[in-house]
Amino acid sequence: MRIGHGYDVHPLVAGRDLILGGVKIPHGKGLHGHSDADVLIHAICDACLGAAGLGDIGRHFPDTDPQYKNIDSRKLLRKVKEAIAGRGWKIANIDSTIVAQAPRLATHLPQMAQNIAADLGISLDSVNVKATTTEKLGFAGREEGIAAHAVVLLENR
Ligand SMILES: Nc1ccn([C@@H]2O[C@H](COP(=O)(O)O)[C@@H](O)[C@H]2O)c(=O)n1
Ligand SMILES: C[C@@]1(CO)OP(=O)(O)OP(=O)(O)OC[C@H]1O
Repeated sequence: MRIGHGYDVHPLVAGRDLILGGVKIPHGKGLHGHSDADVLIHAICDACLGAAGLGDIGRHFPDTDPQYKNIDSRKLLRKVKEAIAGRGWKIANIDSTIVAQAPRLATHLPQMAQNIAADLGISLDSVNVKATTTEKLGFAGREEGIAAHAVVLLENR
C-alpha cells in the first residue's frame, strides 16, 4: 500500500468557465490556468502520482506544451490512471477537499465524485469529495482563488 498527497491552487478570474471535478459550475468567474484549471482534478492527479513515486502533474504535462492548452483535466486524470496502473497500482480510495468561499458547491459534489470514479475505473464509494469555506479568511476567503487538497491510497493490482 502507498499513500499520496496533492494540493493545487488556481486564481479566479473573469471570462473563464469554472470547472471543478469535471463539472461546469455557474459562477461569475472561472479558474485561470494553462489547462481548464480544474484544481480538484489536479490535486487528485498529484496525489496519485505522488503515491506511485512518479513526480507531479507539471512533470508529466508541462504548462509550456501547447497540446495541454485548455485541455479537459479529466483527460489528464485518465492518463495518470494509466501511468500508475503501469507501475502495478490500483486506487483503494480517495479523499479530497475543495477550499472555496463561493459558489456553494454542495449540490455539485456527487457529480464530481461520479466523474472521478468513472475516469479512474473505481467504485463511487471509493471517492469522497468535500468542500469548505475559509470563513472569509485568506485568498480563498477573499474569493481570489480556489484550492484543493487530495489524499489517495494505492494498493497492488
Ligand atoms: N464553497 C462551498 C463551501 C462549503 N460548502 C458546504 O458548506 C458546509 C460547511 O462549510 P464550512 O465552510 O463551514 O466548513 C459543508 O457541508 C460544505 O460542503 C459548500 O457547499 N460550498
Ligand atoms: C495542468 C497543467 C498543464 O496544462 O497546467 P495548469 O492548468 O496551469 O495547472 P497546474 O496546476 O499548474 O498543473 C500543471 C500543468 O502543467
